[in-house]
Order: sequence, then C-alpha cells, then structure tokens
Amino acid sequence: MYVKICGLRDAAHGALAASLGADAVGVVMSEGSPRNARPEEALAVIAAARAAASTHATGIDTVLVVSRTPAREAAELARDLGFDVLQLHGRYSHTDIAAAQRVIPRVWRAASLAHFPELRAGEFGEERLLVDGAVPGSGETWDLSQLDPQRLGASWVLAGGLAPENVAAAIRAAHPGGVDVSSGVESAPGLKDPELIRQFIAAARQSQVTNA
Ligand SMILES: O=C(O)c1ccccc1NCC(=O)[C@H](O)[C@H](O)COP(=O)(O)O
Repeated sequence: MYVKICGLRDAAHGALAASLGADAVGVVMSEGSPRNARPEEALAVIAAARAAASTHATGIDTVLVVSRTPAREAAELARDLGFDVLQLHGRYSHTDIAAAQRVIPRVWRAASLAHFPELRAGEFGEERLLVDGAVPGSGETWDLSQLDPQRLGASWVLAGGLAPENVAAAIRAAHPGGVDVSSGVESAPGLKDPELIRQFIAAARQSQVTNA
C-alpha cells in the first residue's frame, strides 16, 4: 500500500513521515489553502524527507501539489524546487498534463468523481491518478461506492476524508493501490500532528498486512 502524507510545511514532519515509512510527502502551493507553503518551506520538507528516507530501499517521492496554477508554470516550479513529482489537482486537461510532462516527467492527476464521473486511471497519460473528494484538503468523507475498480485499474490512490480511524475500512471497501491524507493527520487546518501521522501510516500498513 502506497502511503502519501500531504500538505506538509514543516521539515520535522517531512522527516517524521519518511522515517515512519511513508512513500510520498506532498507540499501544497495553492493560494487560499491553509497548507500553502512558501518556497523555502518546500525546500526544507524535500531535504528533510530525502535525508530521513535515505536508508529506505525505495526512497521517497516528493510531490508538489497545485490546483489553479497553469500546468507549465507549475511544472517549472516543481522542477526548479527539485520535486520528484507534480500533482495537478482538479480541472486540468489532457493537454495540461502533456505540457507539464515536457518539463518534469513524473506528473500525477488528482480529480473527483463529483467533477469527472467517468474518471479512468491513465486516461490523460498521467503516471498516477489520485481520486479525491469534491473539495481537496477539506477532510470530508465521500461515498466510496461510486468507485468502479474495473475502470480505475491497479495503481490509483484514494484520498478525501481519510484518517487513522477510517483508513483500514476505506482500503477494504475500495481496494486502492495507495492512500493519501491531509486533514486527517492535523489537529487544526494546516497544523500537522505527529502522533496522527504515526497512527495513519501504521493503520494503512496494518491494513495491508491484514489484506495480504
Ligand atoms: O490540501 C489542500 O489544502 C489542497 C488545496 C488545493 C489543492 C489540493 C489540496 N490538497 C490535495 C491533497 O492531495 C489532499 O491530501 C487531498 O485533497 C485529501 O485531503 P483531505 O481530505 O484533507 O485528507
């Protein structure tokens, strides 16, 4: 189970997530988000996560998350700050993904079934599809019975309203290849809680063992 902890702005939280075995850390750079990170915060999270993951065989993916920035501009920002991956979140098109990939090869698409009912993994040529609730970063749960596993394929990532106490049930219900969390590991909007990060990663990992 691929585990991404999103919305980090503090290097210590990047290091913690990586040391606990997270597969990816996300940094949101989106005006209006309570998690909107400055470039220097992004650089610090990237460096801390990579240092803490340096002994892992698989390393860690550092992900820049944007929602309204034009795709090419976002890709240049991701490349210049040294992220591994750009996550284009929301109403981006096939053309946007292709434009971003000309700048940074690893581009993920994140979208909601509320806006794209026919969502299909890989349809825009993205490396990974993240299927989210209607409002990114809101912490709102959504009806997972809308998901069609046949359509989505194997490596998609589930997001939206996940938390330590519900992630195992969500994995059992939806069979994603990965899970992503932001609000569910916070004590207040934008304020990550180290204990909740630990609990979330443990619950996702435990679920993987249980399902094996
Ligand atoms: O987290 C945000 O504030 C955000 C703002 C704008 C675009 C994307 C954003 N987050 C993207 C993520 O990948 C979140 O982790 C995902 O939406 C799940 O959020 P949550 O329901 O809070 O766990």
